[in-house]
Amino acid sequence: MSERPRLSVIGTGYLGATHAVCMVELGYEVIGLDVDHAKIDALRAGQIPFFEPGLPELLAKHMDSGKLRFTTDYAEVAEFADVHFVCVGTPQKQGQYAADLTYVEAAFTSLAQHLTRRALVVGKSTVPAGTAARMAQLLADVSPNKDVELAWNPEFLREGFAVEDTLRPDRLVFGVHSEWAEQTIRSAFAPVIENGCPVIVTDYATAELVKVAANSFLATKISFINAMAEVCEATGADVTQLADAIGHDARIGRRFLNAGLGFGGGCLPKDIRAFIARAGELGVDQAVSFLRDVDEINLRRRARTVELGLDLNDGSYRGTKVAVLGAAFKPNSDDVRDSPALDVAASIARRGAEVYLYDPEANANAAKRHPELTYVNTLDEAVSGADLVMLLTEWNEFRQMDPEFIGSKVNKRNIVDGRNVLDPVQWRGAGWVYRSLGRP
Ligand SMILES: NC(=O)c1ccc[n+]([C@@H]2O[C@H](COP(=O)([O-])OP(=O)(O)OC[C@H]3O[C@@H](n4cnc5c(N)ncnc54)[C@H](O)[C@@H]3O)[C@@H](O)[C@H]2O)c1
Ligand SMILES: O=c1ccn([C@@H]2O[C@H](COP(=O)(O)OP(=O)(O)O[C@H]3O[C@H](CO)[C@@H](O)[C@H](O)[C@H]3O)[C@@H](O)[C@H]2O)c(=O)[nH]1
Repeated sequence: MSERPRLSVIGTGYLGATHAVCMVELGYEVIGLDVDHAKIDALRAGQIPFFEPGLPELLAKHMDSGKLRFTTDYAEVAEFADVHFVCVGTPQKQGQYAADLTYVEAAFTSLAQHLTRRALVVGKSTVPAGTAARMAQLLADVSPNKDVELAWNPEFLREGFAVEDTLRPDRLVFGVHSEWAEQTIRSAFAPVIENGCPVIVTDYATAELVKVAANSFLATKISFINAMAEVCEATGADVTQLADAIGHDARIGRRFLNAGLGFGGGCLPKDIRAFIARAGELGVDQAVSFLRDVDEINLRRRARTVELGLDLNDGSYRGTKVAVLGAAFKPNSDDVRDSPALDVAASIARRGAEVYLYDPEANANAAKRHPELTYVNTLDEAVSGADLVMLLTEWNEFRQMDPEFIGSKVNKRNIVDGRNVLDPVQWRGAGWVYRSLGRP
């Protein structure tokens, strides 16, 4: 394989669009493909179809370089690239825990049919263990060129930090079955590897499992601290101090010990559920049965947040105006997939509250899922006349709120801090009734 293989990225959603643009930044020629024509039209027009800090600037930088283009045509991609990264979605199946692999199977099939020359196909999507082996067989069965090989390269980027995480990942994991595949995928990450990034070369199953294990660990860490928050609530202890104190132990570490409304997004919730489902198929369901608790602890925090608001509203949401601050599953993202904030907002609206929701970036995505809520474009509009304020996504704009100023806008000084980011002393000092999760 030449020094610089030509790359394709199949599926230009959060992961794929980021990967395509960042690989051009690293010096590769890249073609991105999606079956969603609107997405490809937007990218061709220089627009990133979602909010990700730094990505629009990087796309603009490379738009006219001749090194980046977008298409909906698999034949064009197969003809162009030496290495194909498959980045399509693997959402949770409707009404089940298992991952829906329809998109992965469709993408591999469409690509394989057109592969007339030697190529490495690299799976990046998060998949249940065993999928890569099946996709390798699919390539062998369908591809007209029998020199096509498969590698699995799970992705660990975080939304909101996607550019940084792609240009400077903390590790690369390559599941490969041949020397050629290893050398080829190394050549597709040469600048990152030269920069000192650790590389773990392994088999398909390990590569697939590294990804779900990492997300399971992160989800468990969050649910652990949220379980401690439940105990703190019963004892009058303070979970943020507890997290600081145990976090000083380097073996534990303070990161991912922020108690509050819990985890959401397009990854952690569906990945632990898909892991539970796959472990069941493999006959090792007991090995990961703790993940059911992790999921339940996480969902209980949403219910608890609704209850805290209810307490402050004297037992009923009916006829009250509630300002909900945040809809995205975390700050610096417009992603509302399995968002705890949006879930809580919808739940209190069902109980009769008039919800005024403001998110700096996610209003449009939230409105597609919950059109029954009222969306406003400023913090001011959200809190004006509110009987209760609920901070559910910790955008900086909300962290920095002045309790006096916000207090001058609301009808009643009642606040639920669902992310434990405000200073209770300061807010109570300004006459607010302040409630949070796991703090007295
Ligand atoms: N979002 C993240 O931060 C992140 C990080 C690491 C891993 N992942 C994993 O990456 C995968 C993609 O996640 P995402 O968040 O980018 O999803 P997404 O829904 O934003 O993007 C998926 C894209 O694939 C396209 N697609 C579907 N079928 C296709 C086909 N047959 N051919 C070509 N394109 C097709 C869709 O139109 C969509 O644009 C998932 O497996 C996810 O678990 C995501
Ligand atoms: O201490 C914490 C840390 C996070 N969260 C929540 O956990 C969720 C996930 O946060 P984060 O992991 O930062 O976001 P993602 O972008 O979903 O990234 C996760 O999922 C990706 C997709 O699989 C992986 O690539 C990343 O490594 C993994 O961190 C969010 O709802 C956060 O609000 C907490 O409640 N407390």
